[in-house]
Amino acid sequence: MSYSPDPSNHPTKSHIFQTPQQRNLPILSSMEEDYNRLKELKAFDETKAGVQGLVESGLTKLPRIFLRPKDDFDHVDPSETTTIPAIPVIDLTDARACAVEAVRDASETLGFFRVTEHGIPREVLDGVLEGVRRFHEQPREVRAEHYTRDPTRKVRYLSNFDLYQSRWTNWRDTLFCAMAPEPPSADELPVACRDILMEYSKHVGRLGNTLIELLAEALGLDSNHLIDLDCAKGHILLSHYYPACPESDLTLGSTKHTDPDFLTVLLQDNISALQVYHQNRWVDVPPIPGALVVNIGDLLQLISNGKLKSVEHRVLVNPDCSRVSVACFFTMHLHSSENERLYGPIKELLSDENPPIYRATTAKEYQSYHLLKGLDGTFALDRYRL
Ligand SMILES: O=C(O)CCC(=O)C(=O)O
Ligand SMILES: [Fe+2]
Repeated sequence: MSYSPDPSNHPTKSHIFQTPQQRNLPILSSMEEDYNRLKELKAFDETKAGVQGLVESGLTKLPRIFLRPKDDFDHVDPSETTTIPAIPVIDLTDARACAVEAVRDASETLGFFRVTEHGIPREVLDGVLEGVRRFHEQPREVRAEHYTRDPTRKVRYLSNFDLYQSRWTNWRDTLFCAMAPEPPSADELPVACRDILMEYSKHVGRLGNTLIELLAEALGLDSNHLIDLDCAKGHILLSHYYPACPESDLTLGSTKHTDPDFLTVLLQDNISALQVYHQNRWVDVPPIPGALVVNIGDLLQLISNGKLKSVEHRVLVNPDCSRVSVACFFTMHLHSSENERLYGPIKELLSDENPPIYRATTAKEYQSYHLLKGLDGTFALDRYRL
């Protein structure tokens, strides 16, 4: 099925902040508007070819579903005098005490850091990025075989997990693979990247354990404490593809959000597009060849009783080139049988001066809520505040 957005729906760039009256468009009731949007979303979804499918069909203007509404633009005050911090780089072969301190500093403030000397060979990192690109750039009918929104499936290719909930659509397609603790069978994984995803999963799983141990020590706990809570037991690989975007200033690759997991390890190619929100500023996270980006997820913020910070981030798109990234979410698959464990603030971290600020939840409940809510710019963890 081909997708042809209604060109009359497409405002020119200078028009996006205008009302329908100013734009000379028929004034629709909100129900009619919603209906048209739903129709366009369905037509897009049914192509099973993602945003890349639109680009392949030669699209030069953004369909209306991708337009970022005016009220989504963040207030960033250019006159602010705070210096923009660089995202720290931590060498994991440094002395343990130095690494723990650096991890603590970064996790309590920016919520993001980068790691080098992490033990994953460069050929594996390059191989994953190539494999993921191969998947997203192969003939559309081959990748369409994997396209599904069935949340029980361990492997699924789709564009925008929250396509039907969000106010606007991100310029991004994703191959979702729940790899641990129960990996999918080899034939569920797409041929284009099967072997390399399985190999990367083993390496990144080990790195996740190391990082979770460092974070436990950073919290002043025994190094096994978070491992024993199964924080690094499960992981999901989200292999993203951000096609080159003809009108890159009218949309985003990802709306600002925090991650609904314990921890994320992100492999990005050489295009700088990821930004972290810090003190009313967007801070770039430029790629360093061979390094990985690490960020604290909502569930670690919850169990550390707010000490470790899950910080908002977003992804820009590029007019000239596509970008590939692979986010490894340390958490259980929503439909894993091991997803019922209750997580609340860790008792050893609490005191009279530091009472619990969050109520306990299961990873399953938290992820279901995140899935339902979608990337709407609000902080899911606020719902769990006491
Ligand atoms: O692609 C990126 O740089 C970030 C992806 C991300 O934030 C996510 O998967 O949650
Ligand atoms: Fe994220």
